[in-house]
Amino acid sequence: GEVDNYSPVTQQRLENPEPGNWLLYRRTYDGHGYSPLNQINSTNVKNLEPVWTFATGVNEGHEAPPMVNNGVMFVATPYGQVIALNAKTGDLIWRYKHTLPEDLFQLHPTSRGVAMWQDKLFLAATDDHLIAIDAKTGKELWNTKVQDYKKGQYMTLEPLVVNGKVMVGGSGGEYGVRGYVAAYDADTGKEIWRTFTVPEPNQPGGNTWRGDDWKHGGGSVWITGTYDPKRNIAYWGTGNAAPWPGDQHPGDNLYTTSVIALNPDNGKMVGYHQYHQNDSWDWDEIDAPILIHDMSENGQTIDALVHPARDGYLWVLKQTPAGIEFVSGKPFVGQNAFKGIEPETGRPIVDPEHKPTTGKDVSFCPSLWGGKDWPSASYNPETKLVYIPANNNMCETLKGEKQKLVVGQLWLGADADHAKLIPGADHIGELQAWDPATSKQVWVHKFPKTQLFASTLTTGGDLVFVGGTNDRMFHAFDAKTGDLLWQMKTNSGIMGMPVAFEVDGTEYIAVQSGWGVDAQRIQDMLAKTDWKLNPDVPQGGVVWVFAVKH
Ligand SMILES: O=C(O)c1cc(C(=O)O)c2c(n1)C(=O)C(=O)c1cc(C(=O)O)[nH]c1-2
Ligand SMILES: [Ca+2]
Repeated sequence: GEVDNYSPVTQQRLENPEPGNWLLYRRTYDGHGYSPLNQINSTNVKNLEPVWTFATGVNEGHEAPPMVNNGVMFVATPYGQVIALNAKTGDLIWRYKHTLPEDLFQLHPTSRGVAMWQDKLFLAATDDHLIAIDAKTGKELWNTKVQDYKKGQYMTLEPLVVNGKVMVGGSGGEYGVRGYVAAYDADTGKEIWRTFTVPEPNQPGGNTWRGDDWKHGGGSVWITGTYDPKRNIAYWGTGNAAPWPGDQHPGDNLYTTSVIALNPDNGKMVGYHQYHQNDSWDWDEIDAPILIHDMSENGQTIDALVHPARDGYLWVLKQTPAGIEFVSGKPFVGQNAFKGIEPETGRPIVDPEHKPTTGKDVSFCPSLWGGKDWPSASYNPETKLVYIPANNNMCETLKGEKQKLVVGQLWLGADADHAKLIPGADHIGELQAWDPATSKQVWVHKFPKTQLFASTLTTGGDLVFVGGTNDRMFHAFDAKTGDLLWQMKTNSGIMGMPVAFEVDGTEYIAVQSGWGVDAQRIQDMLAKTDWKLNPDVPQGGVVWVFAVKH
């Protein structure tokens, strides 16, 4: 089929999206994951019911937000598939399938969504091709090879579009790639610029690497950046240093495990902050900071960058004319790798007892999945709280070992991971609400015997939505109190990003249910603990759309 009367996505619409639409990864450039819609609210959410469902036909981790543009929904699934649906009825309009090469091994078989610009969609596929699709017909318009998948390069993120430039980053931190962000012309697919996250020896930051380590130092980029139109700055988070144990790549290793500020016109770096140096824990800090423009710090209004990190700290930074400055950092889960942080710079003071190294077993908390992995937190400008999908009580033992780098093969520099529960732990997953202005936790909901591995949505109806648990539930919480107001079991576990949208005056909530990737890897680990969980969380993707019955 074909979309009638498609509404082109302009820069003006991306900067000021209509309340009823979801045009960007986190709906707005500031990364809030917030919808102002309030028809579904804390009073009536108990009456939330499924309106329609749609089976995607594939397994593995369905992590993408259903994107919605004036009644048309676009869903990306694992294995290079994009589906266009009538957002009100669930009727299929068209289906696009990218053919993946047969010899492609997918360490993270997922897609975090399609980006939109004018009448095109953009898919960053796991074989490292960036593909433009006609939003009306589902026809492929151009297809650009970004990197060579045979070299361990792949893409999983939703691209970020600013003024007709389609920005992507590459995965491969576990293959010893050199990370980058690159921009493509939305019309032609031609590359405009590419900025590596790891500098060459003669570039700024190059002296934080030993010898040739920078050539395979990691710092991959695999979650959509945020963007500040006022400053014309895109903020990107960067991944782990490679291989995992820090003694195998001595130095601070800029700009791994950092936020970098790029000018989207030319890719020039205009600022950065490294959350932790010489990463040794696989603590990718790829989740881009949430931008809060009216936060108060000691009586002054600051442009805050808030990042609940994989290293287990809630970092608050600020944008100044000079670049990015540290404001505060506070652990939100049990964390034993940092003894504290330097108050001026925010530099963690690392405890060598809990820093993986070559040749010996080293334990550390949180586990390598971190206090919060890639699933995004959200920020509600009404409650002024940040909602963090956290994992607590889970630690790790790693033993570093020298491994020869073979291009295109896994290169961890360590034996397989052995995550463990803290003795006596009754839960891991925690939905936490934090006031970023005071760095205080306001409420926490603990989920017994499960991880929490999915992004949050918060709405003007005073609600927080999240899946992420191994019991297949989709949950709604009171954004102010943390009370669980509604939940429903779906077909599979939910790793998907929930969204809110409106068609013909009715508000809907949509999410993909489809378990896989690292939510499943944690489940396999939990099955071997005293909890003796069933490792088999059913797979198979389904798009769910809910509304309140009137
Ligand atoms: O270093 C990297 O390039 C890279 C990429 C990805 C990815 O692209 O999904 C993940 C990770 N690392 C990673 O460390 C990780 O825990 C992880 C979990 C998931 C997932 O989809 O659940 N992807 C990734
Ligand atoms: Ca990684």
